Amino acid sequence: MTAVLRAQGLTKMYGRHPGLIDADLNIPAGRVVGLVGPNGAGKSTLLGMTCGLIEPTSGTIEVLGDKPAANAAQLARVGFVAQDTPVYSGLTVADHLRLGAHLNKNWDDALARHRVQQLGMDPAQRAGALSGGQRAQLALTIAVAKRPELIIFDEPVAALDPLARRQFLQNLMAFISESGINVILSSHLLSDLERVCDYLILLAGSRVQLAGDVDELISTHHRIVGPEHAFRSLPPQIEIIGSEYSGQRTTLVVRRTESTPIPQSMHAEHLDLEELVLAYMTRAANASFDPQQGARALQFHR
Ligand SMILES: Nc1ncnc2c1ncn2[C@@H]1O[C@H](COP(=O)(O)OP(=O)(O)OP(=O)(O)O)[C@@H](O)[C@H]1O
Repeated sequence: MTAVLRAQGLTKMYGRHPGLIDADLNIPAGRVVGLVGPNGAGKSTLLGMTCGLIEPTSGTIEVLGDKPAANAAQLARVGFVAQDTPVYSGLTVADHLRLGAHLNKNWDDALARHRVQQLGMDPAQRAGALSGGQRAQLALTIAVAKRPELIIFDEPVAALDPLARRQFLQNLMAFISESGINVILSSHLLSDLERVCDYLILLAGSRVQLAGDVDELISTHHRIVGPEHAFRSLPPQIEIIGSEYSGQRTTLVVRRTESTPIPQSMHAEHLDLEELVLAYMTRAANASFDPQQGARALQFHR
């Protein structure tokens, strides 16, 4: 099956400033992908390259088996909802649907009208007078009515209150389960992503720190707690992602290959997605602050 996104050595430099460095990705079809990372990590840069708005400096990227925005057919296969869910404030809801129909060959007018009705939006209402939640729903409606194979959202829920956010995500999930569409969604709200996504990409410091199926990431990462000396004999297939000390106790966050069990003498527990992401973000932040210290912190136990 064609990968949704395949990248090799993908790099974007803004002058001398890195946007994304040397990203290797291979995302299988049928996933709802969560893209996370701190401010300035490179999320919008990666999404911009995925939909062809940003040209890579070097490396390769394929989306649904083709170069992003290679031609009109490829453009129609990908829907993009940029940050702050852009709509035209002077146009009515109905105008937006007419414009969508005019610009998109595969436009599904029945779907668009049904969604507007279901959401209780007045077609004669100007978009500028809609609430933030309604504007986000309108942008989602336009994106799905294009009938793309992949929809990309850059922080779609950032400006929404908790209730509007929940409604937006419920709505999105319902559409995904009906249509089986591929989705890439960036957000700072890890609890939202945990509910929605089954694949995770974590960027920090312009680099991919972690990418994979959420179930597999959860099953291969553990928190182990004990006295420091107990960890000196950890097998090398167990990678230390982070460490914390309090009194005589050491807490490690570790990743193991699927075939390497945690030694039975050690008590290990699983992390939730938020804890896992925070461990990698902390590691990246420590390493960028002082690479020498980052490396030392991870190796002192061995
Ligand atoms: N047009 C630009 N010119 C120069 N530097 C840029 C430009 N766009 C992004 N950058 C830089 O590239 C890096 C990655 O930015 P990007 O917007 O992709 O990060 P992000 O993860 O989306 O951040 P945020 O969560 O704040 O939206 C940042 O250091 C940013 O300052």
